[in-house]
Amino acid sequence: MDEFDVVVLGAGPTGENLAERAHAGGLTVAVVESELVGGECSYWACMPSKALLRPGAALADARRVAGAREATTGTLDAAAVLKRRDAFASHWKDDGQVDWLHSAGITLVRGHGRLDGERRVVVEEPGGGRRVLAARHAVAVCTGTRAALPALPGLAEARPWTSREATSSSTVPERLAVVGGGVVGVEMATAWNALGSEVTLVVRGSRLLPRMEPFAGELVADSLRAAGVDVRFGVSATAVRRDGPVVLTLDDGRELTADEVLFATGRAPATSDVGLETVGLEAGKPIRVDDTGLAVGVPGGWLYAAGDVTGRAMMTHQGKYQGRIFGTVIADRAAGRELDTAPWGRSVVTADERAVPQVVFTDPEVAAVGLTLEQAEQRGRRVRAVDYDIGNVAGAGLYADGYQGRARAVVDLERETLLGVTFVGAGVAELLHSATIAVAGEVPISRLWHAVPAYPTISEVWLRLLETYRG
Ligand SMILES: Cc1cc2nc3c(=O)[nH]c(=O)nc-3n(C[C@H](O)[C@H](O)[C@H](O)COP(=O)(O)OP(=O)(O)OC[C@H]3O[C@@H](n4cnc5c(N)ncnc54)[C@H](O)[C@@H]3O)c2cc1C
Ligand SMILES: NC(=O)c1ccc[n+]([C@@H]2O[C@H](COP(=O)([O-])OP(=O)(O)OC[C@H]3O[C@@H](n4cnc5c(N)ncnc54)[C@H](O)[C@@H]3O)[C@@H](O)[C@H]2O)c1
Repeated sequence: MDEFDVVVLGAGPTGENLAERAHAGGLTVAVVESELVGGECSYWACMPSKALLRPGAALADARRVAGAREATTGTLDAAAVLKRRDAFASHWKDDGQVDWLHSAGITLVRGHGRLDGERRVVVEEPGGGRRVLAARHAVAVCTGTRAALPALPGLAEARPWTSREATSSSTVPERLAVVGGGVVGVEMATAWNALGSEVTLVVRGSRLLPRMEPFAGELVADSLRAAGVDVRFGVSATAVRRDGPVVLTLDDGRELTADEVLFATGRAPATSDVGLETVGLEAGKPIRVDDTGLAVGVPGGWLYAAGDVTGRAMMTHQGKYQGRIFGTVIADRAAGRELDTAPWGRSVVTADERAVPQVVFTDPEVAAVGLTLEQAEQRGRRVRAVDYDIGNVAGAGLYADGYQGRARAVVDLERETLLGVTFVGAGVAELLHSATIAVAGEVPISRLWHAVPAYPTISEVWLRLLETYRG
C-alpha cells in the first residue's frame, strides 16, 4: 500500500488545480487518471470545440466589415480547421500535461480509481494490476461528467455522436442533426454549420440556452437561422434508427434523416463506478459539497469533491476555482491553520453562488455572469433590469457594420450593485471579465460611474447602461 497526504481521483482541470494547490501547501499528492491527463476539457470539450468555432467567427467578423468583406471570397478550409483543432487537442496525447504534473511534484497513477472505504482508494491499473493508495488527510473526487443520453428506442444501435465525437470528428458530415438547445447543442450547430454541414437543431423546449436571459437564445436562434440552420422548437425525438444515414422519428409526426446525429442532452456525473457506496453515498449522483469542498453526508472530514462532479457550475474555470480553494483548504486543515470561511473568504467558493461567468462561443457570442432577471426575482431580490442595444455604441459600429447585440444589467435596488450582467454580440467575450469584477466585487453603481470606458470601444456599453439606469 502506498501512502500520500492527498489522493485525487481524476486529472481534469479541476483535479490538476486541486493537486497543485495541496502540493504547494506542503502535502504529498497522488492523482489517479483513467484516460488522459487534462480531462474532458483539453481533448473533447473546451479546447477542440473552441478551435472548431474560432475560424468561423473570424470569417464572420471579416464579412461584417465593408472593405474586408470583399477580401473574403471563399468558405472555411475544413481540412485546415480540423488540422488546427487536432493541434489544440494535443493530438489526444497527454505528454505535455504529464510533464507539468511531474514538474509540479505530483505523482501520477494511471488507472481507474475507486474509493474503498475511509481514506482508501483502489486503482485498477491498465496492465491489470491493482494498487492501493491510502490518504493521510484527504481524498478528492474530481471525476467530472459523461454525456447523458435519453433512453430512446434504437439510440445505442444508431451510434449517435456525443460531445466527444462532435469535438473530435475528422470528417464533416453532409447532414448533421443536433438534439438539445443547451450550450453544447448551439455551439456545435454553429461550428459544423460553418464547416459546411447542413444542420438541423431539434429543441424540445421553446427557446435556446434556457438558463440564460431570454434575448440571448433569441438572438442566437435568429442568427443560426440566417446562417442556414433549420432550428425547430417544441419537437422531441421519440426513436432513432440507422439505415446508413440516421433517421430520427419526431413527435410532430415527421422523420429527420441525417448522416450523423449529435445528442447534446446534458451531462451525468461520473460517479457510477467510483466506490461511493463504500462511504455511504449513492452511486451515479453528483457529490454535494459544502463551500469548503467537504462532501455532505460523509463523516470524518476527509472526503472532498470538486468540479463538474459536484453539479455546481459545470465549467472549467469554475472547477479550477474550486480546485484552487479546496486544495488550499486541505493543506490548511492538515497544517492546523485557521480557515477563513466568511463570504468571499480565502477558504470558500462564494463565487459559485454569486458570480459564475460563462461565454457561449456562438455567433453572436453570449457572455454572462451572475443572476438573470428571472433568477434574481425567484430569489426574492428587489431588482431592475437595465437594457441597452449594443449596436448604438460607437465602438460596436466600428467593429461590425450593422452590429447586432444587446446588453442587460440586473441591478440590486437595495444595495445599488449589480447581481448579473449579460452581453450578446460579436466580440463581447472579452468584455465579460469587467462584469465579473463588478459583480464579484459588489462595486457600487456610484463607483462604476467613475470607471470610464475607453473610446471608441464596445466597452462603452457600460456607460450607456449606467446612463440608462440613472435616467
Ligand atoms: C463540448 C463541450 C464544450 C465545453 N466548453 C467549455 C468551455 O468553452 N468553457 C468552459 O469553461 N467549460 C466548457 N465545457 C465544460 C468543461 O469541459 C467542464 O466543466 C470541465 O471539463 C470540468 O472539469 P473537471 O476536471 O471537473 O472534469 P473532467 O474534465 O471531466 O475531468 C475528469 C477526469 O477524471 C477522470 N476520471 C473519471 N473517473 C475516473 C476514475 N474512476 N478514476 C480515475 N480517473 C477518472 C476522467 O478520465 C477525466 O480525465 C465544455 C463541455 C463540453 C462537453
Ligand atoms: N462555452 C461553455 O462554457 C460551455 C460549452 C459547452 C458546454 N458547457 C457546459 O457543459 C455542460 C453540458 O452542456 P449541455 O449542452 O450538454 O447541457 P445543458 O444542460 O446545457 O443542455 C442540454 C439541453 O438538452 C435538453 N434535453 C435534455 N434531455 C433531452 C431530451 N431527451 N430530448 C431533447 N432535449 C433534451 C435540455 O432541455 C437542455 O436544454 C453545461 O453545464 C455547460 O455549461 C459549457
